[in-house]
Amino acid sequence: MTAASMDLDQELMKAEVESVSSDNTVTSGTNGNVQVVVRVRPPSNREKDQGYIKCVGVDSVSHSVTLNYRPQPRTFTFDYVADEVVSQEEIFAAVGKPITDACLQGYHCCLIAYGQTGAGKTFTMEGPDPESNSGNSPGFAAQSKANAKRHEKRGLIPRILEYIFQKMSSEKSQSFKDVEFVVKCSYLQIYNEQVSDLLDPASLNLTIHEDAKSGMYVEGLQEVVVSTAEATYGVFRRGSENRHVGMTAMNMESSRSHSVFTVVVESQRRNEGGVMNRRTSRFYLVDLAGSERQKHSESAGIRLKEAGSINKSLSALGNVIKALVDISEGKIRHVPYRDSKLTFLLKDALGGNSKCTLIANVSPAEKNIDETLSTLKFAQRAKLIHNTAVVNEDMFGNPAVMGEEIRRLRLALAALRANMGSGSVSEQNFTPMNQENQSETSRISRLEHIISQSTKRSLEAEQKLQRKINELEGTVKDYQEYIHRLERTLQYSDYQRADGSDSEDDH
Ligand SMILES: Nc1ncnc2c1ncn2[C@@H]1O[C@H](COP(=O)(O)OP(=O)(O)OP(=O)(O)O)[C@@H](O)[C@H]1O
Repeated sequence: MTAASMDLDQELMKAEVESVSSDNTVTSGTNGNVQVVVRVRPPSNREKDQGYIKCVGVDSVSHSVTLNYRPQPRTFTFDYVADEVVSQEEIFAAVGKPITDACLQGYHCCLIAYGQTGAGKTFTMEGPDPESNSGNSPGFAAQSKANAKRHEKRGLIPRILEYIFQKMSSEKSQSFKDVEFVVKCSYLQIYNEQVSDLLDPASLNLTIHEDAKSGMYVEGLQEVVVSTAEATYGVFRRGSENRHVGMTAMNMESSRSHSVFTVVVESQRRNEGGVMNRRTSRFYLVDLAGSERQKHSESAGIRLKEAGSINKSLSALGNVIKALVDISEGKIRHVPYRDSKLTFLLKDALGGNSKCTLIANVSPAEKNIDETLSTLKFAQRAKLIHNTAVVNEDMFGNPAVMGEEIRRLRLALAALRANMGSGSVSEQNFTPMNQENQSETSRISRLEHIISQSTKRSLEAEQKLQRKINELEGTVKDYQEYIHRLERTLQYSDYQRADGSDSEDDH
């Protein structure tokens, strides 16, 4: 092999590696839209027994899902798609990690599992069903082989909790950092349009309120202060045991309520200049009750009443999303948040001060094709919702220190802008094509392949650059907001000082 062809081989390999790594996470960063993920579960034994025909195809490169609908197949594109072989670990890395990072940065966050009953929402959020007799749950495994296997299958909630505490402990262990954390959690369910506290089953029919500063809250909901991931997961398991679970023909363990596990992370950091930052972020982890068709799930009696109330609140969710999409298209619309407890509680997450990721779970079986189409359409619409999340932060410190912090931030902002202008974030550093030895036919075809790869790379590099610019613009915006808040706090303390000295003069 010649040196030139070795270069080309390396070039090609680099292109392939880059195209994989640039595609695999759902950034909840500067893009304000709701991030939407679709996960297709493996066929169930019941589906296999009933003559399983696969009707969903996933293309992880183009992030698209194709439904073999007749007469015309339907293709939808999302922020991330996962087929039946994608592991819980991969889902966490692509979906859970970025949104948890945003929560740790001080943004309110919301992760919602949506989909037909039995489509895999609880599996995605929590993991496989806990073994009722043994009390084993997949979250924090014991030593046995069987438990290790279950541990591997633990879902997003236990992984997110592990990650939160891991990140906090690693920040605290950097001894030069003066930082304190407090973590609290609560757990509620909405069952037949009534909010109850899963950590205090006697607490029924609680009311949801809205506060101008802190957003939505549930009056009387118990909040537990926790200090380890294991303890937090223990609280979650305790609440899950109180959740309404019924049996329908579609799913042996069907969740009949919407559940919202909330983790609040409060942090207090003193920066080098002595300014104190206090951040509070709220992370909603939402496992919705499954939508269902009565014909398939054979609901009757109390199950039918539950199904009616589940479908009603999910259609209220659909209406809120529809109104928000209209607004994002410039129309003037009233958003009917108050039409259901679910939409009122999730008001901030949908169109407000929160980062939000929706995971749409679907079955791969043709038998469920209509529900899958309706889930994909719902998910497609949700992608258009635009949220405006800000870091929830207060600042304290003496005015001179804060003035110095503003000066430092202004300099950092100017440097950032200069950086963006100079294009120093560019990725366009690949070498031009070597077109030597074109006489050999195999060599030409190899070159053609490389050219096509390079074009692809160039496109990817451009997209990457654009993403980087978007990210930097987001950072600029964060800086501006931070400076603005500091200035307001400073003005307020100047005003208070002036006010204080005036009243002294009066006496
Ligand atoms: N990705 C997956 N891999 C393996 N098994 C899965 C997967 N997704 C779901 N399952 C299995 O499919 C069954 C139904 O899943 P799950 O209970 O999570 O559905 P659901 O959407 O929460 O249903 P419901 O709305 O009725 O509560 C469970 O037995 C679950 O373990």
